[in-house]
Amino acid sequence: MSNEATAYVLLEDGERFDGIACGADGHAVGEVVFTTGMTGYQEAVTDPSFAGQLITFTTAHVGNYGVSAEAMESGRIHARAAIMRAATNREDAPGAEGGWLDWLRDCGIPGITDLDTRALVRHIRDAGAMRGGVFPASLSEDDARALIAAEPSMAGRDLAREVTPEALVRLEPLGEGPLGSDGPTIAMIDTGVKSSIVRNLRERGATVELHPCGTSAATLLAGDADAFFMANGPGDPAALGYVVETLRGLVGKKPVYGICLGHQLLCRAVGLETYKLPFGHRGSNHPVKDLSTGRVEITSQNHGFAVRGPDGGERVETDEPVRWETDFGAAELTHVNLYDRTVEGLTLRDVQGATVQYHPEAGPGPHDSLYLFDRFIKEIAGA
Ligand SMILES: NC(=O)CC[C@H](N)C(=O)O
Repeated sequence: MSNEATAYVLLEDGERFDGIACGADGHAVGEVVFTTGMTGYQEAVTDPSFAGQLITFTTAHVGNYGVSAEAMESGRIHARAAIMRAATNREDAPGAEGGWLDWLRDCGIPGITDLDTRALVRHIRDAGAMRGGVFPASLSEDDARALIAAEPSMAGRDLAREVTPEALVRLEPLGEGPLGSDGPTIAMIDTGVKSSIVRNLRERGATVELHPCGTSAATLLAGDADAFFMANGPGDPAALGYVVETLRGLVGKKPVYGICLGHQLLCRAVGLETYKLPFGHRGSNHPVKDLSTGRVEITSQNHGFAVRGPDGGERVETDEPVRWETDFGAAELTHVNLYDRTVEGLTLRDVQGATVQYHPEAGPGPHDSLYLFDRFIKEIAGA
């Protein structure tokens, strides 16, 4: 696009997009995905679920309101690069503690701007998310191709091990919830949880324990948790058989909830399968229908895999709540994505548990689904 291109995006199928280097020097390879969120660039790159991925922003401008400690979804950037139509380093926006491009550079994360992100996104939409990289113009395409080829593909990849804490972390409540000061203790299998999920639970009076993802069911059951919570996280849920096995030891013993990767793992634990979506759902504007009320929520999403129905189907063709038989009794399909009719939520009916594929914590995104945290906390108390 630009005459003086200083960087380029190369995809594994040979498609190339030229632009201007920004952020840190050097290259980055991984899965190239796109997000349609118009805000929340800092939350996106610090969301551990983006580990191993390069984020293409479809929004026209990134960086307009700077960066701040408050917007961190974890302790560091997990995305490998930022791919943008236009980017600014504005530092003087209200609440800004620094400029976006300075911050990317200081964190060692390469970026690229002034490329045709619409063409890139349309290509991914048609051909699927795939491996690729951001490279300085000085690096030959042959060398770039070799770097891409050396990168494992996302399917089959356990990235939870790379983002899970090394040891148990226990976090005290930050407020009072629907139960007043007598909140529950929630043990989370931390496959890469976002800070805003933990904060939403703590603000509602919960004590939250973050356990390394390899923790056994026996260890988790030996603690004083009132419920178990399955976090979001990067990689392929099908590669986390050891977490699924742990979950099979927890379901039915205490309430179990899951968000995103946690939803996928809990669904696998009750006998359902997951599969890779062609290009995933990432953004803050995905309509999801609650089948029991008919209400449509505009949700925040970030996932590349999804859950199949028990018949192996990828699309839910009904608008009525459906009952499915699982290894742990009946489950009700509660939520469906209105873009592609994929599974968005499940509630277990014979044991206590519920999951959603989308992100009720809205970090970033609309607040339509925040009520789910109140519901979780009340249900735990009633258990
Ligand atoms: N946000 C998440 O938890 C993502 C889950 C999983 N890694 C996926 O891409 O589908």
